[in-house]
Amino acid sequence: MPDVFRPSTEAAQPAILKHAYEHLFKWDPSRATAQLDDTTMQYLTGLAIFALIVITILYDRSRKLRQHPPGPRGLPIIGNFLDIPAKWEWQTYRKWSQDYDSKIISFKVFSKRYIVVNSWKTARDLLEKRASIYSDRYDSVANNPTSSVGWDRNMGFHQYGDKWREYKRVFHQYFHQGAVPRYRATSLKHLQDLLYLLLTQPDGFLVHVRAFGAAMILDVTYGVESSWTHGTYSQVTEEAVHSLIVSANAGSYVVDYLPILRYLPSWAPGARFKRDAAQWNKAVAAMFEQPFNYVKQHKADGTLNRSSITSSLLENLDPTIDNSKKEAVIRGVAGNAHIGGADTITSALLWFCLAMVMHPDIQQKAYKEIDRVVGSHRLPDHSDKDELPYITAIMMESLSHSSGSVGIQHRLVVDDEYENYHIPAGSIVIPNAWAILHDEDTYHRPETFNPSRYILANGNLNPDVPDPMDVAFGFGRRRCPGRHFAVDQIWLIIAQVLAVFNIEKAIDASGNIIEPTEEFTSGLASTPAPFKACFVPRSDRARALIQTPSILT
Ligand code: HEM
Repeated sequence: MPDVFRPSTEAAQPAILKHAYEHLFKWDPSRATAQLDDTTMQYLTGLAIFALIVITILYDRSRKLRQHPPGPRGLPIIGNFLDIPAKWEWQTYRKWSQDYDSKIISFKVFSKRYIVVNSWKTARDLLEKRASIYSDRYDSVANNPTSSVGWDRNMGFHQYGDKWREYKRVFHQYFHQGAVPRYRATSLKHLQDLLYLLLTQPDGFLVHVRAFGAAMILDVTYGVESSWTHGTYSQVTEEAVHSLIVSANAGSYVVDYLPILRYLPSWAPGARFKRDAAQWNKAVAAMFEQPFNYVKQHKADGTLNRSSITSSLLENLDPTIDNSKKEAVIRGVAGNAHIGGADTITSALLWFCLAMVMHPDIQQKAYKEIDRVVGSHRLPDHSDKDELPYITAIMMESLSHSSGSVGIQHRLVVDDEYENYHIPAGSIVIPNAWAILHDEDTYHRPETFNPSRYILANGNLNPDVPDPMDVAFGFGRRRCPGRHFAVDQIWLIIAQVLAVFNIEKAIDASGNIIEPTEEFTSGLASTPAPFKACFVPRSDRARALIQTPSILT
């Protein structure tokens, strides 16, 4: 006991201290010096050690709290601007996650903080359990009205607020799970066209699959004919989609990181986004307006002969009042369904085709299941779904492989803490769907296309294997509202194509097998690089099931 803790004399101490000493040191004033007994010493030592531990933990926590999730060190001012790859960024994000041994990583570009979520658990913890603060969208060239590309019409980019809620409500009316069977007759008709084209013009299968995706969604949304997928409107759509891919991709333009550049005149260096926007704006507007005006005009003339989501929404309007605001919502919702559905469904189907080309053994298993359940006298339909789990597993794996993209980014609206890290308000949160679906802790050899991973020994779907659809369609309140429709379509196409075709590698003029490259594109929906395939009818019976199309109308 150092002397400094020991009272010198009784008289020298104020009364209150004397009282404390009596308790702490069991000081007996009758004795000349205070003595501590051994037990008290032990207590004090224990207390000191405990206090030290608490202080260390609190200090460490507060230090961590001031820290963002780990990530690559950036340069002054520009931060990690030079580190972000222009393409396939999801692979770089996963590598950083491995390098920093953390499923949540972060980096900064100029003043913007990016958080990348590379695990299922973190995505759920943040984007679902804390959805009320993680459901906003960031302002990009695509959706900012000052850059005027025109994608602010797309609810996928709307801020989390009343406008988004109104779009979502209307969308839900037409695409909730119970509504989806309404569209099956339309998709069966287009599927009949697709099967016929694959039989008669197999070389053009990439074009046919794309046209099918677009024709089916255009029919459901506007009731327009398949001819809209060729010619002028398809060019308009192509240009609009291109503008979306470029302008919505964070990193395409410096203005995404330095919003002040928005105020530059369009001729100035650094204002390329304005010049590009001026060029794209017309295509984006036409994509939303042309089919909408077509329906509106024909409805007014009394010449509308096909019903659709747009016609049904227009019917609910009161013709005696100004409907311009409501029409803007209808135009937006219909355009969203078109843009949301066409490329994504096509991408999953192309992954399916590529996987079948590469894995004849998977096709054999699928044939066995279809032949056992459906037979060869008819095509499978949705009523067979419960009995065709292997087909469902092929669909799940196709969706998993098409989720290369990092989806649409979420934005955090208030400061948050996660696992002792600080995530500042305004952070852009990137759910890395590809990393989550290629996590070896979740799936064995995730890069291999293997539908059997979802199947139990008794042939049923294994409920214990995480369903990739829980990731492929995004998270929380911004989760894809078209997912039920998408799944309904993709499943049916896979089932019917496999019921009638053997999908094989193509042969060149010299008789050599053409090996697909297995490369894929980068973008909002990742698609295999163009490849060749042969669609060979499985049998004469299968050929007979492919009817002459309803018209290719
Ligand atoms: C294979 C097909 C599809 C895939 C993989 C897919 C995937 C996604 C993803 C990842 C998101 C972002 C979710 C998030 O922010 O967390 C999304 C949003 C959206 N999708 Fe899909 N989608 C598909 C089909 C469709 C279809 C068929 C439609 C329309 C009928 C559609 C309409 C939308 C809309 C409107 C949004 C924006 C939702 C919002 O921001 O609130 N999608 N989709």
